[in-house]
Amino acid sequence: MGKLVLAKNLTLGYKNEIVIKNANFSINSGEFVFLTGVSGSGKSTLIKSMYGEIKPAGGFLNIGGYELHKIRKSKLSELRRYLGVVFQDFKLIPEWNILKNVSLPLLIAGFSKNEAEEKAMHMLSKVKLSHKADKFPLELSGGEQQRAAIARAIIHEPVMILADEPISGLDEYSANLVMELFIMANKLGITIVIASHSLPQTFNIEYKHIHLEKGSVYELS
Ligand SMILES: Nc1ncnc2c1ncn2[C@@H]1O[C@H](COP(=O)(O)OP(=O)(O)OP(=O)(O)O)[C@@H](O)[C@H]1O
Repeated sequence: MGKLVLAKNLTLGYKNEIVIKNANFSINSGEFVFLTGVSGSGKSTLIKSMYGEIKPAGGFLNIGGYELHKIRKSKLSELRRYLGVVFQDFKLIPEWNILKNVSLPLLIAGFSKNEAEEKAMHMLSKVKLSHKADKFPLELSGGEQQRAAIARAIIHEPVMILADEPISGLDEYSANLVMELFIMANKLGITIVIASHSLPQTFNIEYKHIHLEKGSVYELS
């Protein structure tokens, strides 16, 4: 397995605060990764740096050949097409129905509206939301919105999915569905990175554990 993510002496932070200092870690292509740490340890910050929302304050971050410490905007949009991102607050477009929201990555990739919507309907059936296709995000429960957000992140079969606390706050039914989807995506060869306060209690597939504590990043397994 080749390295998909390589961080060397990576330092991340905001104007007045360094959150992660001199981190060294790597993620292989096809790996399933849990990124753990207490609230405020920098999980979201690290995820944000991996899709280029924040630029490293120091060090080196390479994702699939893209050097995020010095990437240009045009290259960043190219990289983002290879990524699927699941945000803590879903980030579904409120004015669009669920079908259109889930179709979006395919429309960006150049599929026709009909093709994109056909595939989106298929994806919605996998997350048990076919009956909500014409509803708007705010007409769905939190768990349903999260399932739609995950359908959107997976639909274009990205190289890697970055998910920030994708199951916190979900009921058992939605949480199980979401984890099954990530496992299904991983079996297709998609690298999965899930930020979470803790490791799941039961999880039957092999995974890498990266832990964040007091500004340091530890590769535990
Ligand atoms: N936009 C921002 N501007 C300034 N500081 C920020 C910003 N976002 C996060 N921080 C700070 O960075 C630190 C790490 O926050 P981050 O959200 O990455 O942690 P987290 O591990 O994801 O926490 P949680 O589990 O609560 O989501 C915190 O101290 C936070 O105050």
